[in-house]
Amino acid sequence: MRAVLVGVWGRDISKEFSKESIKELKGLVEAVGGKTLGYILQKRNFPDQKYYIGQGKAQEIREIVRGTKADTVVFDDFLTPAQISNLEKVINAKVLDRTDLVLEIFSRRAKTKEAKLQVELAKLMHELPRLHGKGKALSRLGGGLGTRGPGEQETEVRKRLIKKRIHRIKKELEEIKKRRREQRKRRERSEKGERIVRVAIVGYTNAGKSTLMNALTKKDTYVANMLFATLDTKTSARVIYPDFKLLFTDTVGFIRKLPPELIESFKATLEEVQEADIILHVVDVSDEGWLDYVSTVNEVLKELGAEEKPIIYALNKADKLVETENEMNHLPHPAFIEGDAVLISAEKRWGLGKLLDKIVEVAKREEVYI
Ligand SMILES: Nc1nc2c(ncn2[C@@H]2O[C@H](COP(=O)(O)OP(=O)(O)OP(=O)(O)O)[C@@H](O)[C@H]2O)c(=O)[nH]1
Ligand SMILES: [Mg+2]
Repeated sequence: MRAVLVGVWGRDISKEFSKESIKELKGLVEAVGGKTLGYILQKRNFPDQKYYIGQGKAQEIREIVRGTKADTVVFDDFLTPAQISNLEKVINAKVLDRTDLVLEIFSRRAKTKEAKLQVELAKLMHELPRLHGKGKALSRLGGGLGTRGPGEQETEVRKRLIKKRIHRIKKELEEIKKRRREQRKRRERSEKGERIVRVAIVGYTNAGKSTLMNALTKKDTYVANMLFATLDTKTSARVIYPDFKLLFTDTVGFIRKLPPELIESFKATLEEVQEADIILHVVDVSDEGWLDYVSTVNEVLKELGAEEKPIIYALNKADKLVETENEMNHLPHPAFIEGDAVLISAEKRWGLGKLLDKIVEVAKREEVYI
């Protein structure tokens, strides 16, 4: 994929924010093995119904596509099926939106049966409202583009098949969920005599959640410098004090403008977040946009109904800001973070003792243990 990216700013979105978002979109393009040739930002207070951007701008993009030999134009937002199809006509290249990319990444990364089912469900939910007689919505990244859409009758058949499949997947997921719940109960019951604190590690994608999980529990969860390396939640344990046991869970990363279908699908996986006693929110403080990431993650936590739980911020990758652990310890507490926060470097294993102390302190203070 040779892509040109398009973003919009104006009204509620600052130019800086929009640029940050485009930078991330570039990461998403790379995650599906594509290359970004350049990007275009347009100032617009409201999206155009027909083209999302202005029609003049769309024609300009067509020239850029021709000049750079791009084959794809990626919009940094959700587009309607009509907008996509109108844009493709004007621009004369494949048009994708953020949802298409994220769904594609998820479907490539899903490893376990559950994750695979969840991604399939999200894809089908995404596809269903987009099926029209003349639609060409199927596997938009799969090369089948430009082919003529199915007829009215085929569409109806396809719709019925999708609904049936959705029903089936939901049932299967429900069974997996039930089994997991029972396993969890058994696991927790066997920990008699100790107070257990369930800690869910959450955060923006690539923040270092799995690295921290490994550092804390000496397990080896997959770590990689790419978006959405982890798609399955895994629990691991570590004993801290004789009468305290911390159970850590690694989770799938969050991202801004997460397709709603995915939130829906991954809610089940994120059930561990809903059941956690403490949320450990990992933040990459070496990234300029980290405060925006924090609010994005907190919004998703709200979606999951977990915003009332005690949150501890693990301000990670401090090794990119200072040279030594000692220097890190002399950094001021970031005033804009209200509440419990600890500076760490998961990779260098700095500050992990303090972080564990903090978890126990919060658990005692909030009396959140079983
Ligand atoms: N310099 C530095 N790099 C880190 C640190 N922690 C993690 N990383 C790097 O950040 C990248 C992402 O780490 P992961 O642990 O996979 O991040 P994650 O939050 O689990 O990411 P997803 O599963 O993709 O959401 C990897 O390249 C890590 O090596 C740290 O403390 N310092
Ligand atoms: Mg991970």
